[in-house]
Amino acid sequence: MAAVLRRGIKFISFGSSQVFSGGCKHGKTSTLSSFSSSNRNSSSSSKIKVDLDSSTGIAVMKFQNPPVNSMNLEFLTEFSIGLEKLELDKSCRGVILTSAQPKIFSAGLDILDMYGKTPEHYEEFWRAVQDMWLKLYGYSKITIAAINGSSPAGGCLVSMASDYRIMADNPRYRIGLNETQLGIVAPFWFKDTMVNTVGHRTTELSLQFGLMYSPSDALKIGLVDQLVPEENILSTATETMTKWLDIPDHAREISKSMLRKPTVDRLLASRDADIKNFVSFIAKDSIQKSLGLYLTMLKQRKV
Ligand SMILES: CC/C=C\C/C=C\C/C=C\CCC/C=C/C(=O)SCCNC(=O)CCNC(=O)[C@H](O)C(C)(C)COP(=O)(O)OP(=O)(O)OC[C@H]1O[C@@H](n2cnc3c(N)ncnc32)[C@H](O)[C@@H]1OP(=O)(O)O
Repeated sequence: MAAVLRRGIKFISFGSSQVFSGGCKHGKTSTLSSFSSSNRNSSSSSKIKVDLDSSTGIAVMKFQNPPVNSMNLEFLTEFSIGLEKLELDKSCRGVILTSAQPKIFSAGLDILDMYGKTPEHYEEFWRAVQDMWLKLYGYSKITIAAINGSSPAGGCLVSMASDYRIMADNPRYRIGLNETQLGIVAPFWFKDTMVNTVGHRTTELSLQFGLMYSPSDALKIGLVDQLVPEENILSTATETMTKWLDIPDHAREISKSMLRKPTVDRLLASRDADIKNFVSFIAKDSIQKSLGLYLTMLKQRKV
C-alpha cells in the first residue's frame, strides 16, 4: 500500500524545497483531493482522518492508526500527502493535528520499521520520515498540535514541528525525545528542532537522558505552549487557530520561513548522507539488539 501511494506522488519544486504533490490515480489519494467543493469536507484515508471546514479555513487531521498511532511507512506517506493536499488547497489556512486514539497522540516512529528489515526498507522508511518533517517544519500554513495523549520521540518531533502546542493536562501523559532510552540517537534535525523550541541547554539534558516530561514540566521548559483540560483540547485549538488567522497570511508565512528555513535547508543539503548514516547505524548488530530488547520490554509492559 505504501509503495502504491508513493508511486502516486509527484515531486515539484518550491524554491529550494522539494515537496509532494499527491497523484490522484490511487483511490485513497483521490479522496484527499476533494477538499474545496463545499463548506465542510471530510476524507478518511486509512490512517488519518481529514476534516476541512472551508468556511473557517481550519482543517483537522486526526491520527487513527491503532493502537498507538505509531508512524510506519504507510502512515508517514499518508501524512505527507495529506499535508501537501491541504497546503495546495486555497480554502485551507490552518491545520490542527490531533489523535483519535485515547491517551496517545503518537508513539513515535514505528519501531518495527527499524527492526529486522532490509537496508532498502530502512532507506525508504527514513526518506519518508525526512519527507514528513520537511513538509511539516517548512509548512506555509498554520499548524497547531492538539496533544491529547503521550507523545514520545517521533510524536514529540511532530508536535515541535507545529507552530503551537496545546497539551491535555493529564499527569499520566508524557512528551519528549526518548531515543537514547532505546539505545538509538536522535538525528541532527530532530536535535535542531528541539534546540529551536526549548534552547540548547535544555536539549543537551533532554537528548542525553532521553527525558520524557509530564505536561506541567513540558510547559515549564517551553516544550508545549499551553495546558488545557482534556475535554477542551479541540475547542481550545480551534479558538487559538482563529487568533492566528487574524494575522495576514503573507506576513506570518515570511516570518515563519525566516526562522525555520535555515534548519530545513540543513537537511535538504544532506538528505542522502543522512539516509546513508541512518541505514548503517540502524543495521548495526548492537543497535538491532537494543531495539529487540526494547520491543520485548514494551510487550512485557516494562517500558
Ligand atoms: C552516528 C549516529 C549519529 C546519528 C544517528 C543516525 C541516525 C538516527 C538513528 C535512529 C533515529 C531513530 C529515531 C527514532 C524515533 C522514534 O520515534 S523511536 C520510537 C520511540 N517510541 C517509544 O519509545 C514509545 C514506546 N511506546 C510506549 O511508551 C507505549 O506504548 C505508549 C506510552 C505509547 C502507549 O502505552 P500503552 O497505551 O500502555 O500501550 P502499549 O505499551 O501496551 O502498546 C500497545 C502496542 O503498541 C506497541 N507499540 C508501542 N509503541 C510502539 C512503537 N513506537 N512502534 C511499534 N510498536 C509500538 C506495543 O509494543 C504494543 O504491542 P502489542 O504488545 O500489543 O503487540
